[in-house]
Formats: sequence, structure tokens, C-alpha cells
Amino acid sequence: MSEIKPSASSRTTDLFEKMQEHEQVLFCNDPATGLKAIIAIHDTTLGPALGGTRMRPYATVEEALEDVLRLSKAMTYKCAAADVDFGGGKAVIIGDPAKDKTPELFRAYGQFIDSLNGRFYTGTDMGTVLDDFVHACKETYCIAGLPEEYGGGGETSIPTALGVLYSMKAVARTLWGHEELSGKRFAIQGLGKVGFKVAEHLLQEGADLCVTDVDKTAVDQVVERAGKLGRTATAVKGEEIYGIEADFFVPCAVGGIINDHTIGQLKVQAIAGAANNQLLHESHALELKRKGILYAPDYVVNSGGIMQVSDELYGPNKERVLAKTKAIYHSLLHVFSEAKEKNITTVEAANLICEQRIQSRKGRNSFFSPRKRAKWQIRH
Ligand SMILES: NC(=O)C1=CN([C@@H]2O[C@H](COP(=O)(O)OP(=O)(O)OC[C@H]3O[C@@H](n4cnc5c(N)ncnc54)[C@H](O)[C@@H]3O)[C@@H](O)[C@H]2O)C=CC1
Ligand SMILES: O=C(O)CCC(=O)C(=O)O
Repeated sequence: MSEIKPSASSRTTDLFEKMQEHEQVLFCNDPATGLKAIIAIHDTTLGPALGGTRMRPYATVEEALEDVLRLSKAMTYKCAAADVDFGGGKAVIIGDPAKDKTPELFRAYGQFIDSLNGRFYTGTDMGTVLDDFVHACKETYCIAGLPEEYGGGGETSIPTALGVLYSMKAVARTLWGHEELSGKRFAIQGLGKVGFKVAEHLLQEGADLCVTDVDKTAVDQVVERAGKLGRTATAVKGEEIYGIEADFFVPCAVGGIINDHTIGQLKVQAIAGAANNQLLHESHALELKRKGILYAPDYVVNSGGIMQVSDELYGPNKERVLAKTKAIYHSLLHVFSEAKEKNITTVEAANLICEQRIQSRKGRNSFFSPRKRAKWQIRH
């Protein structure tokens, strides 16, 4: 008997089902430069979509689509948590950042962004750096996160890492009644743009680290840095990081790492890190609560970058960004106290706060509102 293949129409339905929570998904294909990208716009109630562009050698298009759909949804919540006038979006470029980047590829990407006519603003994420967007911004004004010498706010990983530090202080206040991190032990996964800076902050605070990264050079640099500061950073291999006995687990690489396979291994009191979509499923927040691990919701912890890029559109100002980033400390304390009062997970508490914010804006959006775009647009 011959195999029954799904019809074209049922395949189409599956794709629409996958993106049913999203407003728009744009597949970008430019054979001349090799660009293959997907831009996902989740929700623009609060303003035009904003979110970084990730570049990874995804094994399949399905994997890339799954990632961009999850990441863009998280951006809707992150923008609401950060209280900025943007909605949620994100993009992925399918390719190896070490081999496939060219100025032409990023210019082509810029043209696709521009075709969205102000509905999507973007900057860096895993696998991309500020300079990539110097090429993209030749084709579109919708770049948020340019180098300082191009009139941008500069490296977003600086406020992101600072936000992670303030989050850890909020956790310390909640668990131990003070903000002191010295003498505490941290297990960090990922020592890239953000993770490396988080490690540096923690060493400066007098903490000791266990670190891992697939890139051995990054690990060696942190170990060496710790030695110079008279602290300890112990290198561990891959999956060993989940079983490290420490006060904090600090995910700063890929998402989905809190899952059925890893939760049982964790021997920490809290989780606070920069990685997006740390929980494979939201139900894993309940598993953490049951295990007595305080989970600081990722999209609140890592919102320092979004605070900078959204602020950049008013014209760069480091003091303003610093003040906004410091507020993450109070936002998290609010999330923790709501979770305790309502006896719900910290993720449920954060989601409720964000959903109320989005809902109240929905109520105030007028039928006669002009089309959604950043109101200031200084680079237009
Ligand atoms: N750059 C930013 O401002 C922001 C970044 N984030 C999130 O933080 C995370 C890190 O971002 P960046 O530091 O910008 O990326 P990056 O690309 O600079 O660094 C990621 C690091 O993780 C390492 N890595 C990858 N897979 C790994 C694994 N399985 N185990 C251990 N290490 C692994 C890489 O070798 C690299 O050193 C990502 O999830 C990103 O979405 C969130 C908010 C803002
Ligand atoms: O860099 C950006 O454009 C926004 C930051 C971002 O994508 C994130 O917070 O995950």
C-alpha cells in the first residue's frame, strides 16, 4: 500500500496552528547572499514589535521556527514587564555565526526588516554583534542597538548583565534578608556577551564560580580572571553544571535547559540568569516551586537589554538606562511577593502582572489610533 502523504492544505493548516498566537511571521529568503531568516511578530498591543536577532546553525527550519515563535512571545511579556512602549517580536537567521556572516547578508536582512514598515525593530542576540547591524541599518531605520559611534546605545549585554546582578540581589533579599552575594556560590552556563560580564560582576562582589561553555577559550578567560581577583572559578564540563551544589544556577546560554531531565539534578536554592526561555514548559516552574528553588522569571531578569534598546530611540543616555535597569530589583521583589501571597509560581505571578498591563493598554487603544509605530523615530 502506498504511503498517504499529508495534502498541501493540511500542511498549511499545521503551520497556521503553530503560529496561532502570533500576528505575523515573515520568512526571508535571499539566495544571492544565502540569507534564510524568520521574523516573528507576536503582539503589538503595546507598540511596534521589538526583539533581537539570533543567528544559529539550526538543524531544521522547524527548529528555527519553534525558537523564534517562543522567543517572540517571551518578548511581549518582557516589554510589558519592562513597561516599554513596544510589543513582542524576534528573528532568527539560520546559519553559522562563525562562517556565514557577510555585510551583504545583513544588508539583505535589513531590506526585509524595512519591508515591515516600522512594525519590527531589532538588534543583537545570541550569535550576532552590534557591527552586524551597522550593515543592516544602511537599509532600514528599524535598528535598535547600534554601536555608540553610530549614535546607538552600544553593547546591550552591559545593562543585561547588570540586570541579572540586581535580580540576584532581589533573590538574596528574599531568601536571606540581605543583598550580600559575597561568599555565595554560582554555577554559570554560558560565558558569552552576557555570561562573561555576569561572571565579572560576581567575582567583583566576592563570589565563587563554577563555569561552563562550549567555547573553552571563554572558560579559560574567566578562570584566569578569577585567579587575578583572588577568587575561584572552577571549570566544569557540559551537563555537569546542572548537578553543581551552589546557591544559584545562572543560565546564560540556550533556552529549554530547565526540563524533566535537569530539574532532578539541581542542587541550588535559586535560579537567575540571562538566557531566554529557560523553562522547557511553564509547568516546570511548579516543579521548581515544589523543590523549594526560587525561580526568578527570565524575561524580568534579562530585561536590561530591552530597556537600553527601547530607550535608545529617545537618544542614548546611560544614566537613564542605569536607572531603568536598577528597577528590575523592585519588579522582581513585587513578583516574588505576589507569588507568595497568591500561592502561585513566580512565572504565573509575572505573567499575571504583564497580562494585566497589556489588557489595560488594549482597553485604551482607540479604533481611530494611527498605525502602530514608535512615536519618536529620531532616525527616520
Ligand atoms: N545580549 C543581550 O543583551 C541579551 C541576551 N539574552 C539572552 O542571553 C543568552 C546569552 O546571550 P549572549 O550572551 O548575548 O549570547 P552569546 O552568543 O554572546 O553567548 C552565548 C554563549 O553561550 C555558549 N553556549 C552555547 N550553547 C551552550 C551550551 N549548551 N552550554 C554552554 N554554553 C553554551 C556560547 O559558546 C557562547 O559563549 C541568550 O539566551 C540570549 O537570548 C537576553 C536578553 C538580552
Ligand atoms: O537586543 C534587542 O533588540 C532586544 C533584546 C532582546 O532581544 C532580548 O531581550 O531578548
